[in-house]
Amino acid sequence: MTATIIDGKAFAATIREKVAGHVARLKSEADLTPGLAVVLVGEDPASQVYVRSKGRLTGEAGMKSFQHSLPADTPQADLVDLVDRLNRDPQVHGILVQLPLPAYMDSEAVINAIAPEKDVDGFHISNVGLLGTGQSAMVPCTPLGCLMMLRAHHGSLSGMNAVVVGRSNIVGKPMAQLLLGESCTVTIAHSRTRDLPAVVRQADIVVAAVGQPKMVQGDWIKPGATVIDVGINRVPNGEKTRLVGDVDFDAAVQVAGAITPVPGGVGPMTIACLLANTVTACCKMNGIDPPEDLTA
Ligand SMILES: Nc1nc(=O)c2c([nH]1)NC[C@@H]1CN(c3ccc(C(=O)N[C@@H](CCC(=O)O)C(=O)O)cc3)C=[N+]21
Repeated sequence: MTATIIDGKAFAATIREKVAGHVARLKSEADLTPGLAVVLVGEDPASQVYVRSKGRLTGEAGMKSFQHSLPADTPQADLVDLVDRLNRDPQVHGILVQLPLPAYMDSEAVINAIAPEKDVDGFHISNVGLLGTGQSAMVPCTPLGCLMMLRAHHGSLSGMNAVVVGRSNIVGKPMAQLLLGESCTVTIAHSRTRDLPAVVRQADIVVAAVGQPKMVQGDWIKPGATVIDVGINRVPNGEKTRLVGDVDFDAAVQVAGAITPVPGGVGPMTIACLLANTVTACCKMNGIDPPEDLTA
């Protein structure tokens, strides 16, 4: 018996269709078009590809897309000025500043300059605090996408043992908060965890978010467990490169009950949730109840 493959690509397409439906309704009923601004500093080719695909999918959902590309040596004050302008622009409901920023910048200061209600990444300290206290927050897109797949596969997650491998502010920590909100028993493991394989073997749900190709081995997985692979690692493959996750998929698929592939798992869900968060932000800013099928 091999694991059920959780098809994030197909699931993301259904979410984008729902988003498009809500966008069409906002246009006809409230004369509102949700708008997403994406800001990219520097010329990292992977980031450019990713930003372009976000722009395309934003347009396909009927939303407005605003892209700002700044040179790699842009002073931080100029970036903050742009964020300020976007904060005040009524056509912009969501602002995403692509990370990582150049090393000389203070990323926290830039992120916290985004108006919290337009912070569709959910990285602003007020959204982090709201999520951590169980209040209505803008939820980070990658953990939100992971949660949607887990809910669709399991229904209730109550009482399950969840192990999140990785403690980043953008995935590990918010993922743990969401799973706690679902009444899981949550462990956050990381590079200093003692006997990581033994910790992972306790998990009914494993979320791997460490950024190391194939780090989570097949024999770490409890038979029947659900494995969510957040890793997007580009590794050499002959002349080209290919994407692999943080989980050794070929081994884990033999043991797990369900598993997300890379590519075609978490990545497409992240973008779908970004569009969903932008619709949610647009509704909240205009005193409209946000659609319930798009939020955590
Ligand atoms: N402020 C900010 N917010 C982000 O959400 C953010 C960011 N910065 N910086 C970069 C990372 C990376 N990220 C991805 C999203 C989707 C795919 C995705 O759709 N991947 C496809 C494959 C794409 C390919 O083939 O390259 C897949 O997994 O199937 C990948 C990577 C969002 N990020």
